[in-house]
Amino acid sequence: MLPGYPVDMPNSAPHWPAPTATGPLNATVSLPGSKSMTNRALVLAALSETPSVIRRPLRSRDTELMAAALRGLGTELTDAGQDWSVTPAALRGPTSVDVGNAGTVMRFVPPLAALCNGDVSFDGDPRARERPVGPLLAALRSLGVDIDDGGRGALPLVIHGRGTVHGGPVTLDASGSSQFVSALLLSAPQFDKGVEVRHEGGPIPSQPHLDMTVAMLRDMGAQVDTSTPQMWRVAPGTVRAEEIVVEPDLSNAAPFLAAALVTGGSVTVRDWPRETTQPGDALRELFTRMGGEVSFDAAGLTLRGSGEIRGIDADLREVGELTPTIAAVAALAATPSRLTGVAHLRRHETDRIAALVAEINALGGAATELADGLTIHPAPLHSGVFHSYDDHRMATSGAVIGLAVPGVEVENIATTGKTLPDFPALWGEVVA
Ligand SMILES: O=C(O)C1=C[C@@H](OP(=O)(O)O)[C@@H](O)[C@H](O)C1
Ligand SMILES: C=C(OP(=O)(O)O)C(=O)O
Repeated sequence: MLPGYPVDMPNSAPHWPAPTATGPLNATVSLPGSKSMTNRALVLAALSETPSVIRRPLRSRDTELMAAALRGLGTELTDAGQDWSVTPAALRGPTSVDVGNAGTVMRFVPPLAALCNGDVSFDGDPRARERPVGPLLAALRSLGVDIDDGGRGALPLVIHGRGTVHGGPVTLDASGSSQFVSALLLSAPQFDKGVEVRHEGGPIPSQPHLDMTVAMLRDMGAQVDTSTPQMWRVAPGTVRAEEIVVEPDLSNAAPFLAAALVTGGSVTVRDWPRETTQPGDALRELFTRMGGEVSFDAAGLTLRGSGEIRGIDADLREVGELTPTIAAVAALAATPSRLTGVAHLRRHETDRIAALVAEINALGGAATELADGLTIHPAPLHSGVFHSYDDHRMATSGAVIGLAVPGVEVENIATTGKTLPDFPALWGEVVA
C-alpha cells in the first residue's frame, strides 16, 4: 500500500473477496453506458436549442454528479425510465458544483458556468483538489472569464459567470489531460466568437476522447474544423441534441474481456459498436496481442482466451484509462510487459502508476515504475489485500487478478460505483 492512503480504519467496510474462477469462464454481459459519452451528452443537451432525450445513459456517481451540476445551473433533467429527458433553460447561478472525483465534471462544467449569470463555486473529493485544471482555467481567463481560484490553479474555485464568453483563439498545454481541450470545445458553440484551441506542449493523451468530443459536437450540428494538427476550431452557432443514444462503456468492458483471457474462457459483450470513438475499442487489438482471439457476431464482441497469457510492450498514451486492466492481465502473463506513454496517469483518480506497482508487488509480483509507465515481469502471485485508492479501475483490476489468484481481497470495492453501478453483481454474473 502506498503511504498516506487511509484504509483499514475500524469502521471501514469489509474487503471484498474477489471470486476465483474454477475453470474457463463462459459468459455474455450487457454493460451500462459510456461515462464519457453520457457526460458529453448531458453537457450538449444543456446547451441545445431543443429539448432532448438521452437514451441508455450511464447512471453512476460521475454521471449523477454531472446531472446534479446541470440541474444546479437551471437545466431541467427528468427521468424517463432509465433514460434522461433534458429541457435546456437559461443557465444561471448562484450555485455550487460537487465534482466528486470526476474529471469530466471538474473540466467540462467550468466553461458552462462561465456562460451563466451568477457565481458558480466548484469543489470535490480531496483528490479532486490535486487533479490538474490550471491550464483550462488559464485558457478560460484568456477567453474573458472571471475566475477566483485563490491563485492555486486548482479546486476549490469560483467562476463569476457573466452570461456570455467572448471566446476566440487560445493556446494551452493539454499534455496533462485531453479533457482541457474537450471542455473548451463542448461549450464553444455558445461563445460569441466560438473558439480556436491550439495545443502547445508535450504529446496530448487520449486522442480517441478528443475524437469523441468532435464527433458528438458535429452530430449535433456544430461546425468543428480539425484540419490543422494540434488545433481545433469551433464556430459560434447552435447545437441540437434531440436524441442521443449512448453506447455501452467499452473501457468498463476491459475487466470483463480480461476475465476470458485470464481464465482461458470466452466472454461476449453485447451491443459492441462496429464503429466508435471510444478508446476501449483498442482492447480488440491489445488483448489479441496478449493471447486472446476476438470475433464479432450478432450477439456482440467475443473474446476467447487460449489459456496462454502473453506480456505486451505497448504505448498506451491514447488509451490511458485501459492501463490498470492491462497491467492486471500483464501481472498474470508468462512473459514481461512494458506499458509506457502514461505519465498523466499519475494525476488520475490516484497515481495509478505508483498504485499498480505497489499492489501488484504486495501480492508477490515484480512490477517497477517508469517515469511514464511501468514494467511487469512474470512472478507467482499470492493471496492478499488489493487496495483501490478510491479508484474504480484499481478495484476492477484487483477483481481480474483475483480470478486467477485465490485469496485476493479488494479493499473498497464500492468505489467502482464511479462508473459501474453494482460491479460485484455484474462480475458475479460472469464468474458464476
Ligand atoms: O474526456 C473523457 O471522457 C476522458 C478523457 C481521458 O482523460 P485524460 O486525457 O485526462 O486521461 C480519460 O482518461 C478519462 O477517463 C475520460
Ligand atoms: C481517468 C478517469 O476518469 P476521469 O473522467 O475522472 O478523468 C477514468 O475513468 O479512468
